[in-house]
Amino acid sequence: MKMKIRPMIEMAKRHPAIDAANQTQCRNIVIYGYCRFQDRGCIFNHDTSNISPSKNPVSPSQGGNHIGSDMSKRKLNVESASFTPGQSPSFGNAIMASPQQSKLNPKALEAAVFTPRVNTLGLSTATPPMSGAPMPQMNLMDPMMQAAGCVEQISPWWQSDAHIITPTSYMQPEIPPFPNLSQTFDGMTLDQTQMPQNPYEYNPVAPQHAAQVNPYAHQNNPTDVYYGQQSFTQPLQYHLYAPLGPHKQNLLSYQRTVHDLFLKDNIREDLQKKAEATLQTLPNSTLPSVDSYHTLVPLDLHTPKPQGKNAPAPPPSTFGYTSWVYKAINSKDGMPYILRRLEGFRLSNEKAIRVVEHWKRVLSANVVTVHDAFTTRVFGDNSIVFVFDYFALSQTLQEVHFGPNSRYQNRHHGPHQNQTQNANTEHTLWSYIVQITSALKAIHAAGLAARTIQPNKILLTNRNRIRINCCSIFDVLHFESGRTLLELQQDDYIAFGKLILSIACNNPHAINNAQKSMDYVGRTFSPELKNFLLYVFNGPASGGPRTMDELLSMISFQMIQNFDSSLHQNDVLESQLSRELENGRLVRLLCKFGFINERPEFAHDRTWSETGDRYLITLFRDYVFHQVDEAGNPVIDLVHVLSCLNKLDAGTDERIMLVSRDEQNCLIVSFREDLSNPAPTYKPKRLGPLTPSDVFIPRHRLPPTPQIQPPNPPVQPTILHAPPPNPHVQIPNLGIQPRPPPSSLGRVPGAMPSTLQAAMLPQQQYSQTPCPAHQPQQRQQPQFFPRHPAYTAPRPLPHLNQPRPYAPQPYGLGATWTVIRPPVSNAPPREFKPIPIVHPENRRPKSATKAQNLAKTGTDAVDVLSSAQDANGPTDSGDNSVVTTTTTS
Ligand SMILES: Nc1ncnc2c1ncn2[C@@H]1O[C@H](COP(=O)(O)OP(=O)(O)OP(=O)(O)O)[C@@H](O)[C@H]1O
Repeated sequence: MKMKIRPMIEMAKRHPAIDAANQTQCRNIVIYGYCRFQDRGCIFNHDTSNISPSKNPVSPSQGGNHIGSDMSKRKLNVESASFTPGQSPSFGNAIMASPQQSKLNPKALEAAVFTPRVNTLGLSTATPPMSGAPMPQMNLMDPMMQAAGCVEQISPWWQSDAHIITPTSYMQPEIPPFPNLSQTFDGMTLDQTQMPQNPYEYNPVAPQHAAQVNPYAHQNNPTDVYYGQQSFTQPLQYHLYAPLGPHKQNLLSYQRTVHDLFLKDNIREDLQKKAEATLQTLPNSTLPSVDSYHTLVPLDLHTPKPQGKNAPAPPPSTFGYTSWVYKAINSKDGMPYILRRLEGFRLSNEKAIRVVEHWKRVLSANVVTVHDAFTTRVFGDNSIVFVFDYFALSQTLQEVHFGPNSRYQNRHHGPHQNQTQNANTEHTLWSYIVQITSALKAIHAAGLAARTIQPNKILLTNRNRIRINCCSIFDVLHFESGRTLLELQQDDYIAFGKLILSIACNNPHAINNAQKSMDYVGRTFSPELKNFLLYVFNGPASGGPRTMDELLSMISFQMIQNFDSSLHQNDVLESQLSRELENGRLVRLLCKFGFINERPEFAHDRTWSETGDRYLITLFRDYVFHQVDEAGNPVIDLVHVLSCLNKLDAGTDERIMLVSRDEQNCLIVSFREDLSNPAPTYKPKRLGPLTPSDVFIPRHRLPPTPQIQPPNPPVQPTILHAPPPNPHVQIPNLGIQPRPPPSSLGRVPGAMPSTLQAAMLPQQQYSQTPCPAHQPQQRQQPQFFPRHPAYTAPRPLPHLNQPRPYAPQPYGLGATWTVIRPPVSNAPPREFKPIPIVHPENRRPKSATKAQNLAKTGTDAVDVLSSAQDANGPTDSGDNSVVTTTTTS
């Protein structure tokens, strides 16, 4: 503002027409009755004595005596007349009626009356339903205003202190801006992002207007499919599964199969086989390492190769030399590659091998990329080795279509053969044609020729997915053959036709009787296929060489169909991929469970026992995996497991109830606050970031003196002793599976007692008084359920019998891990009663009667010890597991 006023004053001093301007009535006086720039450099006349009250746009009811110096400073107030656009005196009309009009610029008199358009939001410019001064519309783009000098030198009121002219009685609330609402003024478009709305045009209090507000109006980009999402963003629920298509159609809407949650078995099996083949090694191999490639495994085992010096010479391969194909691992990047060795080749021209550099630039999904070529003597002869990409378990088209195990072998030739087989064959043929055409286009565009379009040099790496193999080899071998590129490329077309003809006729020698084979193709397949073959064999009817553009236009329809199939395949694979989306996270969680649960050696450790946070994880494990139904049978609900694990990983606010194994304590815990924090000494916040190194650190990474101080005292979960259930209380459904009453439960881990329903009420409704069920006289004797006949007790782990409280144990491949214990604080330990976990085979009942009962029921040692405690009273805390283990040993 100051930047604009100062030049105005300076201009006024030196402007020759300053006197004339002093005679001109300031329009702010005319319009508003005052000018807030009067004392700040406005050069126009601010004398209000010559303005008739009746001509003043302010309500006549206010009287002319209000329009004096007093009123000129007065803001609009509640007594002002309401503003109605249709009837209110517009700015132009006011000027026309003013006796000062002769002092105004003539252009101002001709200015059009500005009537704002009704904007696209439906926010009309109608008078707001409030009392206030009439608010004339002011067009700052009006040339009249500009000529009067008000616009250029004085910032518009809405860009400076908008509140100055706000009626005192009208507390203007925060008005959201409505950007990008353009209005056209005399051919000019105003972007209202720079020009906020006139607050008098719209009453934000009016409900009908509020309903018309478009929150997405500021995002008018039609190409932005995510428009408006910023306004209503919700926190992402990472524990929820979103089903991605394609979906099965034959299931009811609520039905899901387990396979819907995971990768398809055939894809998994295929990938696993390929991984296995990639990692395959040859035991007792005598093959040397070549350059940086080691662990060579020969792949061309079908072709007999000479063994020994006196063996007969093998039939020459495609390249005229005895060829060997090895899978090898490159020590530089650890990736598998194919080494194709041509035995007995002597390189005569160094330039020949540099052709491979040109082939490295050919990027096509249908060409096996060549990486390198070099000569070597490590095999005891002069050999040249070409390095290609390795595609595990790929087969050549020769093996697929003409090999002894080919599934095409049983197809009969002739007009009476299966129509379905013909259709499938033609579909396959067009897929090959499109892919080879795509490869040839890339190769020819690079100024090269494939020269290896033949069944034994085209790899099938997936279903109907082919790649031209061994490119560049002929270019090196026949570097100085003297043939032109055009000839070689034309040969590619003919080889292409031969390949398709032989596969169509299911005969590798079909080309030997070309006419008969073409007749067969004409009878069996579509005319388009025959036309394609005629083109690649004979060239265009007009003569001249075959061109890729003509070929592409000829097969364009089939290309579109193949492209569509490819997109469908992409969708399927993406859908399959999404099913594995959560698995990595869930496996990580399960690993953490494995690290924490069932560690009897930590039974005396406060942080690992019943009073430690890790105890929650043990109970949560029971909650997730050891659910039981009313009859005490295990509930195997995979959705429940996945849902719980996802909620834990996402750290949701949801609360669940965990029940101790002796059913004496109920713990209401939240995924975020309690369960996600099993080791507060190390990670005060959540389980999520907990890594194995939080619990175990490899020995070689151990600091010399681990001094880990807990940042905060461990937060213990609130243990609530639930009062007896109130039958009049409505039980909210928290999504927890209903549990059987304790009378039918017995000592099933994770089972929920009868106090569950009451405990599911909000936390503050409970007193922290001891649970009535906790009283010894009310404790029930456990009931045992017989084991399933198929249950076989696991064998004891050997280390459980050894006194190794914190001895290092080997984990993984030879790594030595050591447990890092948190420092023990000086505070007196809280009283706790660890649950003895003793393996069934290690237990030793204290009486023969119990041993007999044990033999009958087959319950585990936990049950036995608990029953012993029930009968004999609580044993010395902390000794249970040790005593039992020692007795066994
Ligand atoms: N890049 C590759 N990735 C994976 N496997 C390959 C690759 N190249 C070839 N193979 C495999 O190697 C085996 C032999 O291929 P090769 O090209 O030598 O066939 P061939 O009939 O022996 O040819 P040649 O007459 O030249 O010896 C085939 O089973 C093929 O699947």
